[in-house]
Amino acid sequence: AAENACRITLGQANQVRPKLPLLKILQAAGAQGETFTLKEVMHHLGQYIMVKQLYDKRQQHMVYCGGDQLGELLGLESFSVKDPSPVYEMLKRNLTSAAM
Ligand SMILES: C[C@@H](c1ccc(Cl)cc1)n1cnc(-c2ccccc2)c1-c1c(C(=O)NCCN2CCN(C3CCCCC3)CC2)[nH]c2cc(Cl)ccc12
Repeated sequence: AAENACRITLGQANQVRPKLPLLKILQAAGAQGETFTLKEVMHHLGQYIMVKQLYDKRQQHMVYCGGDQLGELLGLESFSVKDPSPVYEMLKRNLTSAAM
């Protein structure tokens, strides 16, 4: 019925489509498909940092991404997970809405 159609539409509304360089990073972390929710993008990026051991073992909030594709996308050598703003800036540049 109409409310189901509405729910399906809303379900699709919050999907985003990563541009190719970001999609490759998400896929390296095990992501399947080409559209994700923002929460899924963040989860896969976290997994990527873990799998590639980009975080400092002693100061675990520090991510050293210089020399990695992630650093290329962020335009940074390192960042702290305590300041997400550079990551959100990068996502603005590398995500398009999948709803269109
Ligand atoms: C709050 C959240 C966050 C999420 C987004 C942002 Cl822009 C900042 C911060 N967060 C807090 N620490 C981390 C983190 C730290 C080191 C290594 C990996 C992840 C994360 C990140 C997650 C995540 O999905 N986090 C789930 C729980 N994390 C706790 C930390 N855990 C590890 C910490 C290092 C030692 C092993 C456990 C992994 C699961 N996704 C991210 C993606 C990026 Cl681009 C950057 C950081 C994260």
